[in-house]
Amino acid sequence: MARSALLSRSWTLNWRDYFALTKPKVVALILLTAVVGMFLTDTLPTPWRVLAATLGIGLMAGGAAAINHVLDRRIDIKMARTYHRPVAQGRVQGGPALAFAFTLSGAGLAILLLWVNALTAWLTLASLLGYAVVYTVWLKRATPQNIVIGGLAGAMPPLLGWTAVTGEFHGHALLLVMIIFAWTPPHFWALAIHRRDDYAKAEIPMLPVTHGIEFSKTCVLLYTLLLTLVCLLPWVVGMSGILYLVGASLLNLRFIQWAWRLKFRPEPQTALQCFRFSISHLMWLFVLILADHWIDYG
Ligand code: HEM
Ligand SMILES: CC(C)=CCC/C(C)=C/CC/C(C)=C/COP(=O)(O)OP(=O)(O)O
Repeated sequence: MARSALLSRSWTLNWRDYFALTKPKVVALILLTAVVGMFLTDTLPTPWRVLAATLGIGLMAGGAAAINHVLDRRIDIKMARTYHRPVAQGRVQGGPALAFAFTLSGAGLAILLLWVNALTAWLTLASLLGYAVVYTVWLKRATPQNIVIGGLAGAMPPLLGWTAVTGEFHGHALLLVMIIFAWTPPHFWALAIHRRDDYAKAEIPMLPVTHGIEFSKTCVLLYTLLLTLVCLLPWVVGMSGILYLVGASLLNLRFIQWAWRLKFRPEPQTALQCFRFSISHLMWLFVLILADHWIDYG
């Protein structure tokens, strides 16, 4: 009895560890942006296509995150924020973690190839390799522009959603990619400012380590201004209407306010609050662009 209780407890713990490898909250937001991409096209997707594409992209994004856990285990153990991670701690060994990652990624690729389309499958694989290999293995350790360049992989999901439904590229989908691309630097650098000493200890050349906190705060502020301009484009090209314009502008004003506060009136928690706001910002922005699209068609 005691042994079976112990076994079931260790399985529960292990299950949680494997789930954590997929960075579920990040993948959840990635999937939201992908699903919005699916519904912004002129074609109403079938429920089956939405399900298959979401599952395929989600499995591959989760697989990419698990590969990142394995490749970064020596960095993760040095940083307070990531110290507790399953592979860094040895609760999940590298081999099984990689097997898990390849199983998820392989299943995701197969689903996209079989039930969605080849364009989406290969673009998703390119995003996976962009994050798990190009960013994690090379850029992250090589240059303070790591997350700017690597951010392209994380910015792809709305395009993946779009191609999943239409099978082709469209300028509107590329605008959505540009929004996430411009959002990533303030999203990440706000956190990196808060965790600067962690990154310095792990010898990762993040911007606040290589160029200092003040310069990084200026970059956060400038990128929020750039993001504001990029967010206007869907309205400028007639893709979105007034609801989007007003809502996006309010969200961006709030983001600029956080970035301004971070630069000119910082308190100990301002960088972390700015980072947290970035996540709500992107989530509401995509909800808004979808709501605006539906109202337009209503
Ligand atoms: C290269 C691009 C990116 C970098 C370097 C980056 C970096 C980070 C880091 C370091 C964290 C903290 C994770 C933790 O505390 O465990 C984080 C959290 C988060 N990121 Fe990003 N991110 C990127 C792109 C994205 C994208 C594209 C999305 C979604 C569309 C996203 C959504 C999130 C969310 C939802 C969280 C909160 C996770 C949680 O609370 O557990 N990130 N990001
Ligand atoms: C297939 C597909 C759409 C792939 C998407 C790729 C993906 C999961 C992007 C998320 C980006 C992310 C969480 C970066 C964290 O940086 P980090 O790894 O340096 O952060 P850490 O220190 O928290 O590990």
